[in-house]
Amino acid sequence: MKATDAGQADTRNSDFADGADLAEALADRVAGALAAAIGERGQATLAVSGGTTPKAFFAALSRKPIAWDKVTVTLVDERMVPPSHERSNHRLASLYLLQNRAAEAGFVPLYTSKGDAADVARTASAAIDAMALPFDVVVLGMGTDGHTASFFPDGSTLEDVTDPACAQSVMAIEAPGAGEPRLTLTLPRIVEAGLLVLHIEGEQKKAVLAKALGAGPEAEMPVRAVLRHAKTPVEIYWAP
Ligand SMILES: O=C1O[C@H](COP(=O)(O)O)[C@@H](O)[C@H](O)[C@H]1O
Repeated sequence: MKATDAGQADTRNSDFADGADLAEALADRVAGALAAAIGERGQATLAVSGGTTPKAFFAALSRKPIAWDKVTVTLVDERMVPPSHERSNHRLASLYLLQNRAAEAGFVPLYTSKGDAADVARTASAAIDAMALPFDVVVLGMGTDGHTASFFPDGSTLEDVTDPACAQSVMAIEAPGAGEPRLTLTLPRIVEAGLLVLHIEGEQKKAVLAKALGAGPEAEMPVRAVLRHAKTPVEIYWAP
């Protein structure tokens, strides 16, 4: 689908009967891309989202037979909370993805405990910059408010984090809909990924995405920044 009226969002849509089918298909797609990267360069990088949607996908991916010891995993975004916190995306990845065969993978957290959010973001940015970039795979989610990663409407640093020329790989952001202060990969790190996936489930999110693919300001629905600036077609995985 090519949405030429709204900034050239180029997408490839895969719809599934249910979340279990989606999880297996997406795990196959991501594992294939990681294996290809390992074949080409001897290593692979993966950035994953948090929230409630990715659990089944994480579990399926964790069982895929690839050389996980050559894969480094990080997060698309994180809350300013320690990994023991129930809302930590690090915790989610540890419980559901870094298990089974994927327990061999390396992991680069965004949250560390020293300093304020801006300090932590600078530390995370340096850690991301030390990874083999661009990411081979980035898997995004999306909220019903049109946020993706931690690009929230009315976010304190939304203009900076969605700047295609943003110099930092990770920035701090606060927003009314975000709960805790957040850390997020910035737009350049996301849109340069070799494989860029948007994983959404439910009719409500389908309708939100349809709106986001139409004309309108990126600040109103920040997922538009990704859809409009992606360097490769955004692969949209959806199930009811
Ligand atoms: O806050 C977040 O929300 C989005 C969507 O989460 P979901 O619970 O609706 O699946 C997620 O992609 C992001 O990583 C997370 O921090």
